[in-house]
Amino acid sequence: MPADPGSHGAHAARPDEVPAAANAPTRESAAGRVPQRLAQAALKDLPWEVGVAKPDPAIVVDKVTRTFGGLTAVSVDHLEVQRGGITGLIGPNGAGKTTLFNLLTGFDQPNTGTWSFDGRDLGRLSPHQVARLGVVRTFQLTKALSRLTVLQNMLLGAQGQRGESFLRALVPGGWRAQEKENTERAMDLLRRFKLDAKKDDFAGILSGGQRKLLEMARALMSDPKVVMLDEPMAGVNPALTQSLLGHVKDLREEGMTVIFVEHDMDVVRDISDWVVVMAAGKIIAEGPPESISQNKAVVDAYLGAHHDAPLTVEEEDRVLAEAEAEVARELHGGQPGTDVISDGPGGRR
Ligand SMILES: Nc1ncnc2c1ncn2[C@@H]1O[C@H](COP(=O)(O)OP(=O)(O)OP(=O)(O)O)[C@@H](O)[C@H]1O
Repeated sequence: MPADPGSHGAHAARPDEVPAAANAPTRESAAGRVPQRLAQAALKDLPWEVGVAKPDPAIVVDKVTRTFGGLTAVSVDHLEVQRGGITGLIGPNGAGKTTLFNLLTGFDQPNTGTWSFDGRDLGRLSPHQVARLGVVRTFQLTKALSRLTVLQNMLLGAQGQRGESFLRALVPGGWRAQEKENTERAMDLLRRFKLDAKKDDFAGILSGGQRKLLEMARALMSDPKVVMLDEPMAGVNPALTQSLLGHVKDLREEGMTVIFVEHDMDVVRDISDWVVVMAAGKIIAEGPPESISQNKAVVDAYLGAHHDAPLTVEEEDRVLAEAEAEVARELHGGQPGTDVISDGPGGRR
């Protein structure tokens, strides 16, 4: 669903709203304030400026660029993500959101730039090294993963995120102990996300909402500190939307830093403490949710992205290249990191 920076939805966040965390008790901090209030208080007086310094940044991005051929997919000068808050990353199609996610989590490497988590440089680390430091992302359930059971998906999540190796499997007893621990953790998470009864079902037969729950549960297998959610509400029917939103808010209540990409502006308004807007690879606006719909650069970017004029030759080439990449991804089983069009320094082929 196309983002609509101008609409006002039924779930609009109230500044004083305390989330009814659906599946976990709301934890109070020492100061007696819930994490949502702490995050919002920390961000309250900041200027609504691109690149603005945050009081306690978990992630800091500096001069990160990523090009594909002649196209600059990401060109972020400076971005700080506040610890313990929920940051929404929005922007029209092709803005560079997914590419930025891939860069921050080690699934792609930039042409230039640095980024860090808790002051630690994440450049050149592999996805499982990044995950071991506590930064993980969700992936949409691909065709290949759909053919595995729900529990197998969870265990694969542990493997992919923690970087369990073949060598480890050869250590006598070590593998079995690890597998038992992983299975217990997987079942705990499946219970929390109400998917335990489905553990032996193929992931492919889950509803859209249940898939999203599984993607989130799988990302939590490595006990992360920063969770990056890729369109957590896409394809979810309204009955499950509130439950999913509750789960995202729970992550913040548990002290995690959440960054999510989402096209649905009602969802963005409901759960974000802060919103970052990208267009054509750059960050064009930052601020609390209420600041975004009035921002002229944001409105222009969305209107520009949805114009009906015929495509230019360059745009047509880009659309064709995207379609080809999509087909190639399908042929490679849809696994992350198998994109074929990639001429950057660390591009995966
Ligand atoms: N592997 C790749 N090879 C070539 N071009 C790519 C590749 N990955 C991304 N791009 C291009 O980079 C630009 C940014 O894409 P990206 O998927 O990051 O945007 P997005 O904001 O996530 O879009 P959407 O909301 O549609 O998912 C697009 O023009 C896309 O075609």
